[in-house]
Amino acid sequence: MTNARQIAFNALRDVHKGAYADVALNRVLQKVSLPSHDRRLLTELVYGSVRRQRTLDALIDQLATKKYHQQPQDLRIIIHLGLYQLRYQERIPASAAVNTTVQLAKENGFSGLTGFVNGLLRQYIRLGEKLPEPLKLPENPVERLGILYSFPDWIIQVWLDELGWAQTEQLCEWMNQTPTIDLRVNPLRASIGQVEEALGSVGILTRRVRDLPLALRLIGSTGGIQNLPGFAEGWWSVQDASAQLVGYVLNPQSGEVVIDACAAPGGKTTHIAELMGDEGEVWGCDRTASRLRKLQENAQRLHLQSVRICTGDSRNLPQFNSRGDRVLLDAPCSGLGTLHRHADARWRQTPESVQELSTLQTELIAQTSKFVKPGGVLVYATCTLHPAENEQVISRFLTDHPHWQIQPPGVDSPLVRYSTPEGWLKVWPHQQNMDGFFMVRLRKTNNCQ
Ligand SMILES: C[S@@+](CC[C@H](N)C(=O)[O-])C[C@H]1O[C@@H](n2cnc3c(N)ncnc32)[C@H](O)[C@@H]1O
Repeated sequence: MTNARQIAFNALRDVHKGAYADVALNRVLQKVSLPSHDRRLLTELVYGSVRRQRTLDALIDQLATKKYHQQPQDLRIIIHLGLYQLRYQERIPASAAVNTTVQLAKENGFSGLTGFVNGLLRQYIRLGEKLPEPLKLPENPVERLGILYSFPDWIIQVWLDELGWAQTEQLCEWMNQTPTIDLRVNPLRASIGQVEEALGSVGILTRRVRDLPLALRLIGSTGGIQNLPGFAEGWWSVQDASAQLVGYVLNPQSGEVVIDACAAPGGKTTHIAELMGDEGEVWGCDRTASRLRKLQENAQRLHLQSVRICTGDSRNLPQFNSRGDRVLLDAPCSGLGTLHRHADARWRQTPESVQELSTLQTELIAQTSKFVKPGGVLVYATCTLHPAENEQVISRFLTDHPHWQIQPPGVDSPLVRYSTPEGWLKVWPHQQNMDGFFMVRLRKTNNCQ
């Protein structure tokens, strides 16, 4: 079976049964060999339909007599695929989108409903010819943005509280685009110029990234990333630009002991070891052994000797108390800064899961701050844009731990661009064109144990 739309339908069925979108997609991709344009179409259809689910359901509610949740699940998925192509895939002719969707309905148990599918899609096309926006939007402004950009209302509300209407809309738009890929060059194995040249030799265009001397952004599609020149040799790792900033905020020095308390799969641990010239001790701790194996593989590929592994819950690793010159807590979080990378994440997180994470983050920072020697540094980072997991965790920590204070970036540091008056750093994706991130550097005073 080599029909990209049928394969997308199969993957989406798994997603609607609870599978992660990337896992479901990889599973179907492994079973077939598709030409690269079909692979791209399949990926776009799966991630796009999941990401735009709320908008597509609102269209079903508008165009069909039965609401989306009254439709059979498989039929809902088929209509999503058709509407997604009509609304978001300008390169696909409308007739092709309709005919292939009707065919999907016929071949997947809905031969009696092909007229309904055809009629619904054609009605959408007709509306689009008459109106600039065929989708009917509600009066309530939060719901309006939620339906137009396909986000749950609670996420819209969190961003509105911080950004206001115009920027929330820009952020929603940004989060609906296909993510870019950034590389971090390993200066112990190659120079940035060598990596640019090696990638250029196979037709991959790159551009450098402001403030990050070892970052390259890939332009256009690349195929399997692990097949690109320099990967096997350990010349570079995949790491988003904003995640690379974290290493510079920590600023580890050769010969130090650094503890990365939530380390797997090791993007930041390996960056720390590279920044230290691979001299010193870099501990990668994590409670998930399978993810730590990835860290080990990455460290080996990058030829790093200074990385050591510790499996366990970082809330209970007293052997590290007062051992770290620097500690990184890259905390588990709701990932609201990376929603463009995980199509289904916006539907998985809830206000309740954010509260649970906030509790875990508060416990983690209280315990891992004990790993820091007097006078040492702790960097707290997350890839979320929710104040309950960021500003509130830090404010509470500082109230309860009077021997700690925020160390903002110096005025001549490039990091100052991301700094707020409170001294923490916040990357807003629609402003900086990189993943959303929160980081803060905290220093423990010298006269405490
Ligand atoms: C944001 S990810 C870390 C990403 C990693 N720093 C990187 O750059 O590749 C958070 C990690 O925290 C780990 N984790 C969650 N709770 C933990 C705990 N109580 N103790 C240790 N690790 C934990 C998860 O297994 C996950 O790997």
